[in-house]
Amino acid sequence: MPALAHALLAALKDHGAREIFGIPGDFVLPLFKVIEDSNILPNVTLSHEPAVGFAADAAARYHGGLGVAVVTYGAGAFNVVNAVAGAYAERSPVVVIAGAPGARERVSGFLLHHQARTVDTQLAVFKEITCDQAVLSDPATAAAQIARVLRSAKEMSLPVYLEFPRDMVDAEIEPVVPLSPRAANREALDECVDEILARIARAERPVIVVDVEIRRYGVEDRIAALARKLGLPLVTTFMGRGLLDRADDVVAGTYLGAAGNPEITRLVEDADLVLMLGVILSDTNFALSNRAPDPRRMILAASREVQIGHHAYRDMPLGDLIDALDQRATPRAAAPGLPRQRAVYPRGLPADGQPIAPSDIATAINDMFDRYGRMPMTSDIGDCLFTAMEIDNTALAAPGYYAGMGFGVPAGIGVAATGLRPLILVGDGAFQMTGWELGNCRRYGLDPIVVLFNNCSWEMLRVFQPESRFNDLDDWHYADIANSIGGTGERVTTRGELVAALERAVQRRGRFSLIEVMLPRGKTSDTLARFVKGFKSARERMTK
Ligand SMILES: Cc1ncc(Cc2c([C@H](C)O)sc(CCOP(=O)(O)OP(=O)(O)O)c2C)c(N)n1
Ligand SMILES: [Mg+2]
Repeated sequence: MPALAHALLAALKDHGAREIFGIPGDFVLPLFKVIEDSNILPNVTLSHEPAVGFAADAAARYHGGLGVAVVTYGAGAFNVVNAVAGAYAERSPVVVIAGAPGARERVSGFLLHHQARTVDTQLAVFKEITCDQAVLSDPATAAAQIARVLRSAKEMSLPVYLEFPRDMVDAEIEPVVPLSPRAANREALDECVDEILARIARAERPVIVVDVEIRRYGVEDRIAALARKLGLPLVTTFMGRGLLDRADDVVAGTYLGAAGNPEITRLVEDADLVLMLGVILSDTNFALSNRAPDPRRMILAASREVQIGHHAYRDMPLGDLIDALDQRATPRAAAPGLPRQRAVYPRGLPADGQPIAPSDIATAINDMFDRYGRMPMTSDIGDCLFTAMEIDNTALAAPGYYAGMGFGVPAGIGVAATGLRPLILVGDGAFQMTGWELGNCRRYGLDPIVVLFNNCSWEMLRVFQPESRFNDLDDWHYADIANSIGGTGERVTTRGELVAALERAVQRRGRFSLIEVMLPRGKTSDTLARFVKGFKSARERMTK
């Protein structure tokens, strides 16, 4: 019978994990030894546990498997809480494996180092931000617990928690046998699909809106095929930006309500049927809607449920639903006059001596993508994420709903660890939190390109509260520091310098490139300016 540590690592791989991110501690040193010696999964250690969580989250979003974060008891596990909370909010399947005291320590009578309130406080905290949990303290049940928890992570596309007492590493257990996924009840599925198709047939102006779950459940290509077959226009939400990046003919654009392209906004808000697939009904997706989501004209397939009007079908895996829709749908011609052409993104930045505005960065990146192909992207929260809306539709991992800072750089490292070369967008405030994780790139031969929006400001806060002096940040000269932590940094102040620095970064391989773009305080991207205007007028409407 295999030892628990080996059985767990093999099970993680069987369930779609591709790598491990972590920081060891004495409660997980024996486990880390097995991780390193067995090499069942490559192990990437970082410098601070929030980054471990962000990297595991982004890796899962990109490879479509499970993200894995291994941390020590207490101090390490509580450090990763915010990243796991963000993964929960954005439905990313991160497996948290946290060390814990062994059986004899638990009854030693001592308060143990790293212990918060009780020995089980850690489990109690993670119960709030994971969809399933297990404490692997009994060899007789450990295999079944692992199988159940890992299936939960995959089926719900949510984080899960496995507590690993340090005296259990060599415990012999049964091999972990993956549980088969739970399919939809066939009768209920057919009834649900027939109802949806009937609603589509009666609609005059139907539209499909997609969001992050279509990536989490790996159904993007099938949804693109269904949209073509049904002749329906399709848009992504703000959070869903970058989805269907291989189906340009299908995606009409990104719905941003009052802050977005008026044609896309009308397409959604004038629709008499909105088919929402994998959509999170969050404020960042819909707060700027001129028309609140209305159940009578809405079908929402998310979180393994399908809500139609005021009734719901339970246990409807999105993949089963899409396959059944495709099987039972008859091809329809696209309704005339719908925006089928791709959204237009700015191109042709003059390489001149003019100062740089945030939207110029989008234009320069679009030009670079035209020359070298689109790159997968990660972005932090801040104006960099709003600027990303002006960049061509390429794969993107960003905290568009949870909106936690610090995600961008570690997420980019996580994506790079999957074998891709990402373009990372980050503001100076967020970079101050986790940007230094770039110092780990050299050890793993990772060479992301980082575009740092340096406005020496918490600009997103300033646009809402301009009078506050605490939004003024100092200038840390990030490009200079990049050179001393294994990368190549360039500080640019003109559009010509930006174009040249991007060119050099694309050509430079084997070390990370950081382009520090100096931006004036008070100048935001065009998209953020429209968001702020939309939020302020929405707030005025609410206070009337
Ligand atoms: C972990 C964390 N702390 C605080 C915040 C609040 C917050 C923002 C959101 C609203 O909650 S935007 C922002 C400033 C971001 O500054 P920077 O990275 O330099 O980007 P930019 O200058 O483009 O704004 C803060 C502090 C947050 N979202 N996440
Ligand atoms: Mg800033």
